[in-house]
Amino acid sequence: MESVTERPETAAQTVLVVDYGAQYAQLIARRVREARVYSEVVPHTLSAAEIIARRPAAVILSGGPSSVYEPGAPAVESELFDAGIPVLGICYGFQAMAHALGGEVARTGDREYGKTDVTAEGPVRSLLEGTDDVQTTWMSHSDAVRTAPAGFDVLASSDGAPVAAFADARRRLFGVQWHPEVKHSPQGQRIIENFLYDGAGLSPEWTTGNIVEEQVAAIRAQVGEARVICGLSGGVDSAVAAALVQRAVGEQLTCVFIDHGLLRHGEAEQVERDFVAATGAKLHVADERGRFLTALAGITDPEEKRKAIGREFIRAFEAAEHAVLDQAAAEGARVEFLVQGTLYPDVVESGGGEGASNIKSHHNVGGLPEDMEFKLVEPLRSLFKDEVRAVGAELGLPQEIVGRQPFPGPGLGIRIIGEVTEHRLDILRRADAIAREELTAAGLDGEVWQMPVVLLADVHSVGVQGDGRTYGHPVVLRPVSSEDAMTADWSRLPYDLLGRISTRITNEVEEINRVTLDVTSKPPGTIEWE
Ligand SMILES: Nc1ncnc2c1ncn2[C@@H]1O[C@H](COP(=O)(O)OP(=O)(O)OP(=O)(O)O)[C@@H](O)[C@H]1O
Ligand SMILES: O=c1[nH]c(=O)c2[nH+]cn([C@@H]3O[C@H](COP(=O)(O)O)[C@@H](O)[C@H]3O)c2[nH]1
Ligand SMILES: NC(=O)CC[C@H](N)C(=O)O
Ligand SMILES: [Mg+2]
Repeated sequence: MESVTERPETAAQTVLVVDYGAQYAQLIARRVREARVYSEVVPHTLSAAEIIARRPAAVILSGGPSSVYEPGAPAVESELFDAGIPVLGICYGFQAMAHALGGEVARTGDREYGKTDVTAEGPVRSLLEGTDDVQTTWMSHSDAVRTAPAGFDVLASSDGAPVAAFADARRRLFGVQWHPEVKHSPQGQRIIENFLYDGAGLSPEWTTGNIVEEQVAAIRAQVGEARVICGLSGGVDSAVAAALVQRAVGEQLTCVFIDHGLLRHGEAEQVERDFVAATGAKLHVADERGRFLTALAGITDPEEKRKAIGREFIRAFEAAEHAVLDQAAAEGARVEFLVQGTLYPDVVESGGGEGASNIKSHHNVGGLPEDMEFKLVEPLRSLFKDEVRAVGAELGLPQEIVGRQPFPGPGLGIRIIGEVTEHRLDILRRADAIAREELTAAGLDGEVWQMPVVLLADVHSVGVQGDGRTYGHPVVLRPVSSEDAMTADWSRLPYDLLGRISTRITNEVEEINRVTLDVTSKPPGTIEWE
């Protein structure tokens, strides 16, 4: 599938992060962007020649699960180190660099996982400039560099890593055993900046404004004169994607909002009101409630639901094509492109990251049908939510849109545990409206990332109401805090607020006689239950 995130090979000042199957490759790219240098992730299957041909301003080699001395482990060709490109190796990348340049890497038996102290060594600070002599880091390794290659200064060591960091300033090659990209390495960002600014001589010039310019240009190049529709949900991501496309090819774009019947109370009206007012974009609203309910009948498995919803979304966009074209009064024309507000976490959870496993098929990525004819335009595909919010603000979208809590495309369909029916949707919609109303009244909308209400539709429990026995459903409140939806913690909401929500739901929604609170972080839980 085509996507406009493919960037021109000559982009100035791009740092390429080579992914060796790391948990944190995108996090590295994101920290580099936080240092205001553009960065993106590429797979380790690219050869050194291909990497060099893309003319990166610097390269970062990520961590990964392999061991360099094992047969078949991904190696770095030493050619990369002779090209004059500054390189930083992290964890596996650090070990692979040492190995390629003649250093010694071995299983030391001293495994280090999690919080580890690292001590600066020798006279040269280099990467460690401005950090403490003994600093807390986050490690995750069982191999270690025993001897640095010739020409390198050893910068630091830890109990399990005799060479925990090294530098060859002349060739501009650097490495660290620990993970400077994670927040648990408090001085990590400084190390990344030392590499970028001092090691590689880059300057902090990139901003989210650059994303706007670059994506507008890329969208124009991709779309040409063709007609485009954008799936608009009322959420942040599609609003920002639509605003970018609107800026790029204005008149060729029509936004399509699908009312799939899995929406929350008042949502459809809100989209029409807020989005059109903010952007002036053309909007087509499609009432597709029947289609989705029919497709979901009898399905209880979460992945099956997601696939059915993903498929019906595309069928609904195809059905909307005619209405859109009629509106524009074009003859024989077709809509060639579909814009989606897909973000990086949607991609990686759907198993689309390099070597990443499938957690759940997001409807807009892993849930798409094979026979889809639209070409995709996904200008936000390599970004995280908070970056998207910054782009939205840059584009002048109002705070009510860019600050909005996320709501998943499959909507209430993945918050009913069991078969989705009209009646169950109605129950959940009423409970959800109460929870949202109380959260807003308590002034806590900005504090929580989102608060799904989940209906355990196949579960009943015994209750007593008005001196009589009830046999109703439980709902689960799932308030979470998060920075980017990749990890999350349960929100410690005030007890009296939780109490109010519970009382109101059980009083006002007859079918519900129990309200419970989900106190699981992510991992191990995910935010949504399905
Ligand atoms: N009801 C809908 N009608 C049309 N397109 C939709 C609808 N729901 C979701 N989409 C499409 O699927 C994409 C992914 O949905 P997702 O919920 O992740 O993003 P969002 O709704 O734009 O933002 P947020 O994550 O803040 O809710 C959207 O960006 C949009 O393109
Ligand atoms: O558009 C979407 N389509 C989907 O299929 C989907 N599944 C989860 N989500 C949202 O993604 C974030 C992470 O959710 P999980 O922790 O449940 O994976 C949370 O913000 C979820 O609400 C989805 N959004
Ligand atoms: N996190 C990593 O990159 C681990 C690298 C290597 N597999 C080790 O255990 O040392
Ligand atoms: Mg949404």
